[in-house]
Amino acid sequence: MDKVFIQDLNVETLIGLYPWEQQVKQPMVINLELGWDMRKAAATGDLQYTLNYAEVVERVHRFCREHQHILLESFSDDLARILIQQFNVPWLKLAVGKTTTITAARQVGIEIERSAGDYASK
Ligand SMILES: Nc1nc2c(c(=O)[nH]1)N=C([C@H](O)[C@@H](O)CO)CN2
Repeated sequence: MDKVFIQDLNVETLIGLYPWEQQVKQPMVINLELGWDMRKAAATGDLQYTLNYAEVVERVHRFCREHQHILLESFSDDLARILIQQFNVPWLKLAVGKTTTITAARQVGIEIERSAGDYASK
């Protein structure tokens, strides 16, 4: 499958178990791979047939501004559902890393893969 990727997107959001984490936005790094059939865009040269990565980036930033989560797992599953449903993406891989939580590690985080069928009746 063809893929659009977004690497090392820097975002800030309210996330975490601890009270301080629910008061202060934390930096995170997001990596995304999004499945997309690019043949029509390639044949026509028309942006309307692409998965426009600029629009995806803007949607991710809006999600980070508008939502608060306890766990990375909840953040990731909610974001995956929104991207799959809003952009008609058949499949995605999403990795989310906290960059300041564990000082001995460059990043800690999780990675998920989801398909449109995972959210079909929700
Ligand atoms: N798998 C996870 N582990 C942890 C999470 C998480 O969201 N998913 N969160 C925390 C705390 O919020 C962390 O930021 C404090 O160190 C711990 N482990």
